Amino acid sequence: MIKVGIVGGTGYTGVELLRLLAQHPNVHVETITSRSEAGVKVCDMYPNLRGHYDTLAFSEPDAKQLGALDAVFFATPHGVAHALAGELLANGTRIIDLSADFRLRDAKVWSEWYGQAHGAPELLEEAVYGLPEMHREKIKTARLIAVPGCYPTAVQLGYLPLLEAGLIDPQQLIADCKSGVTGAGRGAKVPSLLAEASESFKAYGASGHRHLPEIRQGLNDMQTSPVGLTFVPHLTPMIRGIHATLYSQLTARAEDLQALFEQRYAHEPFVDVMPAGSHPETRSVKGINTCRLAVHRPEGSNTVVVLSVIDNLVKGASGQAIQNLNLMFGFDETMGLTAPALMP
Ligand SMILES: NC(=O)C1=CN([C@@H]2O[C@H](COP(=O)(O)OP(=O)(O)OC[C@H]3O[C@@H](n4cnc5c(N)ncnc54)[C@H](OP(=O)(O)O)[C@@H]3O)[C@@H](O)[C@H]2O)C=CC1
Ligand SMILES: CC(=O)N[C@@H](CCC(=O)OP(=O)(O)O)C(=O)O
Repeated sequence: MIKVGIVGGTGYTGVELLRLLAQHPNVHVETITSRSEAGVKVCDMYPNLRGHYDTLAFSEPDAKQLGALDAVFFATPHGVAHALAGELLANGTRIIDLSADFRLRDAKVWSEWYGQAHGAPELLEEAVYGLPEMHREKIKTARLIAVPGCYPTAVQLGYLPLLEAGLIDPQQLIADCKSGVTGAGRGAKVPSLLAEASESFKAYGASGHRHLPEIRQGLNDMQTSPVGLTFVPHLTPMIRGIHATLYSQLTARAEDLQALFEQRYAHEPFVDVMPAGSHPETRSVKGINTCRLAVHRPEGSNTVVVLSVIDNLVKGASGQAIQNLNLMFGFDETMGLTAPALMP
């Protein structure tokens, strides 16, 4: 049994970590922090957790207390993990950061997109990008994991087989993505209000979203020439879920793309390649750590269309964080992550 802490436990990814870890046989949540709710029991704030965490209460973040744990998840806004990571690592505590603090390898690029100086550039070299389908071996021995963003997870898993096989033009990639409103976090914001977000649909960040450099970095790692990517996110009136429609142009002779995807992901516990002709739905991954993919070759064109769906709070954040923890501590990779999706 390992002891873990969660910094930033009142947000949606924090409570999702608690929900999933409640079923994990090898993990005990020792500490959960919130500055605004310190002293409040987690099950009083989140009644879905009653019967699972009846005594655990939020506490102020305390580096000394966190440094006594085996691992700490950061489910905090960008910049918070920068401040605490060095001290925790020095105490031997392993870190799984759900924010973007260590996702970009270049501190200068990070500052440009996140509008602040990078707070721990000295740790970037050892940080491992926590996409197991790409970096499983490095994750096993990592001390510091940067859990990929939600859109980047859906997009990278969809393009991975095609780019690795060198079948598409890396300069002509278009990722048209939709997210549910929990992607914007639990903090009160006007665009997340029911009257603003429901019965409406809009794009945002079309001329540059902070996930663009992260996705570009990941796709560049899959092959040798620099990618040209257009990424347009949209806010859609659902609570959870990401749907990515990924366009690319075939450069090689037509292959059996269905077989390519099935072979690439044959041994991946959390990637499900759907039968030919499928159109995966976001509700089919609600609450689970699976990315469901379908690959299409539309009639009469050279275009490949990949459809990729995840739950932004699970494979897009907290579930993927636990998948990383399982790999880091030598547990079965699927531990705590095997329940089927909710339906409907
Ligand atoms: N929502 C999603 O779908 C996804 C989110 N992420 C990322 O995960 C992280 C958390 O997201 P989400 O759960 O939505 O966030 P929220 O904004 O909903 O929650 C943030 C949490 O962090 C705590 N916090 C805020 N500031 C500080 C601080 N300075 N020091 C310590 N704790 C702090 C808050 O508690 P308090 O202020 O009381 O201390 C709160 O518990 C973000 O970086 C987000 O970008 C990643 C992928 C998907
Ligand atoms: C719908 C919505 O607002 N989504 C968020 C992205 C999700 C997120 O939390 O970003 P990270 O993965 O980088 O942590 C946004 O577009 O800013």
